[in-house]
Amino acid sequence: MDAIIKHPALRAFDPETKRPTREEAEEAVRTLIAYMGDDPEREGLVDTPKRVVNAYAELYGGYKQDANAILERVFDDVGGYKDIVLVQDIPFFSHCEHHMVPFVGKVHVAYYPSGGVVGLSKIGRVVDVFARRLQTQEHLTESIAEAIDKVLAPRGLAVMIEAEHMCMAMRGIRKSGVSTTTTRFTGLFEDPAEQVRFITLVRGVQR
Ligand SMILES: Nc1nc2c(ncn2[C@@H]2O[C@H](COP(=O)(O)OP(=O)(O)OP(=O)(O)O)[C@@H](O)[C@H]2O)c(=O)[nH]1
Ligand SMILES: [Zn+2]
Repeated sequence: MDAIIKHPALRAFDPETKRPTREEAEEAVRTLIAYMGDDPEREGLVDTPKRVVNAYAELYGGYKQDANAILERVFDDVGGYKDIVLVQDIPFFSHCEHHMVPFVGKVHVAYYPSGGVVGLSKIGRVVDVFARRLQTQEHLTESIAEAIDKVLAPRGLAVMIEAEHMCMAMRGIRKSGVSTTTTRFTGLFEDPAEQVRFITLVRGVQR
């Protein structure tokens, strides 16, 4: 089994010693199926615990990934380019930590390089590292911003997430089509005029 990278939010929890076995995880799925009122031994469900645990390995694969390692390759020769780099409409799928139900949407990231730039695909990879964990949209926004800020130290960074939470659409309040927006601005983007520029670029192309 791959090692789990300890998430700062886990604090006292040691993911390796506290981690149940795969058999225990499959048994937990069988328990939930029975709790819901279905028969975990019937033909259609007998392999479901195995599939669910496999799916979880993918959906929560971010616990085994390190954002710093993804971002460490910086390209310094950008021909003196110093203006905004905007990577927008990065799709993501995450699960809220309250209900373990999906929230889905798009991330927009912009930065003013201080020197080098990162490969464009790496921004999308960093989004997935954090999206594939349990957390809130606010925490996801902060985690993405913190990782990019730390490695790239840009003159300014903007992270914006627009998402729909299935825990509000499929259950509870049952309001679908509700969009939640979160933002994190650092450095040059603390200037409201820069925030307007960022949002104009994002919205201008989108709508
Ligand atoms: N701030 C924030 N809230 C979230 C996020 N995802 C889900 N929630 C909210 O978390 C709250 C949990 O509220 P609780 O009262 O503890 O749980 P609940 O009884 O299931 O709440 P309802 O969803 O209102 O039925 C709900 O209001 C959700 O809409 C998120 O990413 N950020
Ligand atoms: Zn939720």
